[in-house]
Amino acid sequence: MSYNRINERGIRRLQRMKKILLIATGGTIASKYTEYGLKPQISAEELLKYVPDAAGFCEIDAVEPFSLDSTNVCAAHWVELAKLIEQKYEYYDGFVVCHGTDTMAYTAAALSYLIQNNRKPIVVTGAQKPIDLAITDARMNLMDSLRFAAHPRAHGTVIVFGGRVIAGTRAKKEFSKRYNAFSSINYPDIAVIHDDRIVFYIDDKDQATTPLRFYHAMNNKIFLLKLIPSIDAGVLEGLMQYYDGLIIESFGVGGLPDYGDHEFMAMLEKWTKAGKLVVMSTQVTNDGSDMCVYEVGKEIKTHFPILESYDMTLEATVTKMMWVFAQTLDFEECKKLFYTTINRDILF
Ligand SMILES: NC(=O)C[C@H](N)C(=O)O
Repeated sequence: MSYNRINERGIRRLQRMKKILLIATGGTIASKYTEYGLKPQISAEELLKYVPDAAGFCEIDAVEPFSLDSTNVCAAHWVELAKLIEQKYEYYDGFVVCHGTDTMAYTAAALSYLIQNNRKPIVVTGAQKPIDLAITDARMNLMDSLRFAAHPRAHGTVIVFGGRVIAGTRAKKEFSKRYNAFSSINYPDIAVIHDDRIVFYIDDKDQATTPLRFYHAMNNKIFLLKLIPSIDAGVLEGLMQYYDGLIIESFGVGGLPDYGDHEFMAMLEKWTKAGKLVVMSTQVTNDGSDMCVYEVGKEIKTHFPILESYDMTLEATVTKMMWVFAQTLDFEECKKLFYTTINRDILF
């Protein structure tokens, strides 16, 4: 009798437990020191051995589609991850993607565009130190991520790092070495995690009504030009044949230099006439662009069919353009898609 009762209780507990899929992709979190430098070598199953307490609140399966330093992660990997999550979506309550930190903000933004309106949480995480070291941020980040992915109020695509939960389109790696590497740009943190407590600053799961949708393609023919004083606009001439779109990271709230030769204007004319999309953004991290403030921006904005990134991060701007271009190159359609808010990316 008592055995049966324990058994039933155990079964009920298991039924309440969330099922999480851990997707390991490499990064420092899974790296070991080698004579060639740090290299991902710790498998998905091994990662889980460092967070045994997670078994107290969730059931975890683990897969490892690839194992790379995130420097080597590109658009094809984002599509692969989105397809994997699509295949497994109905079987799990949440997903935790272990990833290198260097391009993590791009991957989280890309997944936000490839998988839209997901009520289930997709958590991207990693670490600044390998998980097998005595002193590391890896165990806390992984544990926090699993805890968040198992929380009934969690949804959407986020980064969990350094005790913070950041919208997948708002994250930026701001420190190359310290533990608290990521910030949420122009948007508040969604939640903070202290040990086993999650405090939500934004708790809006019930407000989501749009249906889940997966996409399967990115167009990576996008070039990013960062302005420096004295830059020669002629560089844009040769690039036109290779790219469908151009992001210009300008100064301040946005504008283009004119060093007396009107060269940038001439280039913009060429790019836009050729049906290419030009998006103006800013190299200043916070507050975003507003091209119409100064003459150097307003003139361009009024004369050419161009877009601007407003409060979006560069990572979101890049990956959103890749997602938009995979669907259309028509300017009006691009404009509509680009200015549609997806996973909290743009609020202008
Ligand atoms: N902390 C890290 O994960 C950095 C590593 N190079 C990566 O992005 O894969």
